[in-house]
Amino acid sequence: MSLKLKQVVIGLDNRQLFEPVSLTVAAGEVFSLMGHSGCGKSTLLSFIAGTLGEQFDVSGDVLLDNQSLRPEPVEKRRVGILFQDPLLFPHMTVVENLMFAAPAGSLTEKRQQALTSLADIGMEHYADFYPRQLSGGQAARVSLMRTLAAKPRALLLDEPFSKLDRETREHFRTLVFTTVARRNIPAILVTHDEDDVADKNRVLRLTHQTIRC
Ligand SMILES: Nc1ncnc2c1ncn2[C@@H]1O[C@H](COP(=O)(O)OP(=O)(O)OP(=O)(O)O)[C@@H](O)[C@H]1O
Repeated sequence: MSLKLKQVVIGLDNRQLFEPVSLTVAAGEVFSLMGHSGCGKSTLLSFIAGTLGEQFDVSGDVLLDNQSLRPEPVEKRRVGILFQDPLLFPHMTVVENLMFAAPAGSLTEKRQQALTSLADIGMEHYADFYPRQLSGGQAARVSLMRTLAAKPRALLLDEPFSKLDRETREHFRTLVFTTVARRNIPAILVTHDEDDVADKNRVLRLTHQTIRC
């Protein structure tokens, strides 16, 4: 399973955000996307996920396993996203959050899968905690597991490490990178920090494009 962008151009208010982007991310790889604020990194991830607003003009294509995602609605793309802030429902316990994200199975199966994934991250004793009772690093780990519970075919990481302190950040980064490799799915990481880059040879620096479309 590889993720490909082919000559992607995104325009807003008659201005092109960045130079055309073409890249291929292999299964199990974390490809990094950098560039200064406002150059369109999050917008590019929204395009891949299928959540881009109608105010943007787009050309080019995004392919997963050589099939275009553009005709597919968000829910059919099965592209997972992690943001700076963990996305957990505050009124649900940790285990309920994970069960809610699972696409299929009986309640017993979903609960068992959720507990197994909590054990994978050393958090089996936190199943009945609420998100507000977790530390930042714990919430980040549960959020990763929640995203993975939906069995995504690709993962988009929009600065998921930026709000964590240094030690937690390194720990969580390692967890994300090993998880992507183990699940063998392609991942794109948006970051402002060179330390987050998984492979220094696999980075694209988006450059501002001031040309009028
Ligand atoms: N929903 C929106 N409606 C209109 N304009 C938007 C919207 N989202 C983003 N933009 C604009 O699109 C451009 C790219 O924004 P984007 O958030 O993708 O940049 P970024 O590179 O991710 O920035 P940062 O590093 O600060 O997160 C900016 O000019 C921004 O103002």
